[in-house]
Amino acid sequence: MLLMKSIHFPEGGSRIVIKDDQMIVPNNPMLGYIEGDGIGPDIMRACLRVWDAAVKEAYRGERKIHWVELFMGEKAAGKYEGNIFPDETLQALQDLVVSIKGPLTTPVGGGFRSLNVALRQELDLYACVRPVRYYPGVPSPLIHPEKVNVIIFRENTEDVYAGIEYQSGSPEMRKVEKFLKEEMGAKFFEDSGIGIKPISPFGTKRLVRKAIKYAIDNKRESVTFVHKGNIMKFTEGAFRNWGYEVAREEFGDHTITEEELYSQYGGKQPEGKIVVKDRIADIIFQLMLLRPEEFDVIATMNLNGDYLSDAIAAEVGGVGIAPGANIGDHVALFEATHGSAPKYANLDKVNPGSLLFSGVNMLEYLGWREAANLITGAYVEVIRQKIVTYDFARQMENATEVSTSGFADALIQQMEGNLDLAHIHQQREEAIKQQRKVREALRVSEPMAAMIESGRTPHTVIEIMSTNLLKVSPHDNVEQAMHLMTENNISGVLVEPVEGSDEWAMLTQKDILTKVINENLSLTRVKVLDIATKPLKTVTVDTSLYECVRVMTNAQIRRVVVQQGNRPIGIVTYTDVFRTVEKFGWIPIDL
Ligand SMILES: NC(=O)C1=CN([C@@H]2O[C@H](COP(=O)(O)OP(=O)(O)OC[C@H]3O[C@@H](n4cnc5c(N)ncnc54)[C@H](OP(=O)(O)O)[C@@H]3O)[C@@H](O)[C@H]2O)C=CC1
Ligand SMILES: O=C(O)CCC(=O)C(=O)O
Ligand SMILES: [Mg+2]
Repeated sequence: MLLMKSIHFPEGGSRIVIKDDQMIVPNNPMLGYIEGDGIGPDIMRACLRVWDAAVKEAYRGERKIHWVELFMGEKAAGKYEGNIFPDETLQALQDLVVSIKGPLTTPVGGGFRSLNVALRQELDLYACVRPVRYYPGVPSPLIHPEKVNVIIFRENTEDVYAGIEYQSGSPEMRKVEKFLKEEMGAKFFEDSGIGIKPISPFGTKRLVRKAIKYAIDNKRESVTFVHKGNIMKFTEGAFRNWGYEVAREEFGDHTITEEELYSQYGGKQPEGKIVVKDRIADIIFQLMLLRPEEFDVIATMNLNGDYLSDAIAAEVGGVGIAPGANIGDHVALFEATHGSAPKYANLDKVNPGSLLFSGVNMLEYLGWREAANLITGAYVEVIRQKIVTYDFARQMENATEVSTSGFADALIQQMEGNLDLAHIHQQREEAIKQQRKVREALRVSEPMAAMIESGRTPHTVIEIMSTNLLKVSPHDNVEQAMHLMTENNISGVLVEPVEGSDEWAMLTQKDILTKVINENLSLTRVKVLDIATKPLKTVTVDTSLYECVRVMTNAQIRRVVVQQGNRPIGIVTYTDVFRTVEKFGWIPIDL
């Protein structure tokens, strides 16, 4: 067995081998998986359970996947002394032949290069294959989402995406600028950052070859080249031309062009022939919305394919359910179409569908159709029951929203034939109660943070006041009050009414400094009641922020107590109002 530093190959697993250009899959294959960053661990954890359950259910123990965890991105840094792109992971991906990965984070506008792009280039996974289809019950903005059924073959190693870029002002950029301007006569603005867009006949043809072969093997209707060749003639235009060349020279028996369809066949598609056509990149976005049924297999370059796959996914549920794979001549690395969605990391919230269906495609790739079909069948049923994650729930009526792991549970129960709806509803209700409690706790302890989260804009004191009121007895001495203020990092405390009265007072740092220290009195002898400020300056809960500032300014105080009846229920300080205005802005009031 292979020996590696941090990768452990499980006992009992066998390797997939390539013999005579064919993949031979044992019944106990070792498959690699990379959790990924952000939401990666949440969705991978859920999906591994579903894939395993499907294999178990479909083959009753005759087949089993032996998972090998591989590391890349943040998790790799912890295992390989900060190295986020370890060589041994690359080696293992190659040796294991078939693997699946979660999303990996890439910083914008600087920082390290995309690990996803680097993986595709290093392993020469030149085709990014992204099928987008509709599953009944999935929410969609289209009237007829069932008409969407395309598979995008996106060139995965070239284009502006390949990262040949020169930063504005860098010596490299200056050199390229000089060459382009002085030797090539190019004209562009000073200090431009420069990106290069290589599109080769080799890169184009091998991608197009894969797309057409897929269309023939799967009896699809057409292959469309998507390009912006009217503007970028020698890159995107050339892609189109080379694409037609492959169709004509290598698949002439199986393909006709769209032009031939009309000129030679009167619009009637001959049996066994695939129509090869092309569309310009901008209009394809409209066409995919208005006439999606006209498109079947799409072959395009790296950047177009990136944009197009997310846009078409949105027509049938969104990126939460859009699967993908990076495929080379032998090695395949399946992956979700979406990214690491950091704001949802570790919340057990997002849709595992994109990774799930990447795994379904992986099972099909292995030839394990029975397990793949089980998952798809269970998926359709669970969606029909309206058991969905948040992203679908917000587009559906009367849906039961479940977590990532809850969705996996529902799929597994469905596959095992015992989907317990009542239990799922009960779990959901408990989760809602729990979320409400968390929101409530935030509203109480950090009203400002809660307000920002809920998107509300505060107008009255009740919305920004602090409710954590610290009180001292009127008979405490000043030293006791000072300790309380210091421990809680506040500059004033409320003083409870003396027996028989309902008059509250306030003791501040200023009271202590001016009325005790300045007078050279003893901290332990002076009682709080003797120096506290009273009567208390108060406002009511519905006092506007403007009015509140006026009260404090006129009374020359820095905090005001919010009172309900005779009871203080909150406190607002200058700082609270200052922070609110800084966060939410200030629209002057018509006085
Ligand atoms: N192959 C890869 O590994 C990829 C990596 N990335 C990287 O991911 C990082 C974040 O990129 P970003 O542009 O925010 O794109 P993401 O795809 O990570 O997230 C954008 C939005 O898509 C929705 N979304 C994403 N995943 C799911 C899911 N599983 N279920 C439901 N909704 C989902 C969410 O929408 P909402 O807010 O509406 O809920 C989310 O906020 C970047 O570093 C980027 O480079 C990006 C793409 C691919
Ligand atoms: O590598 C990345 O961070 C983004 C890649 C991407 O968006 C994609 O491949 O769809
Ligand atoms: Mg993308």
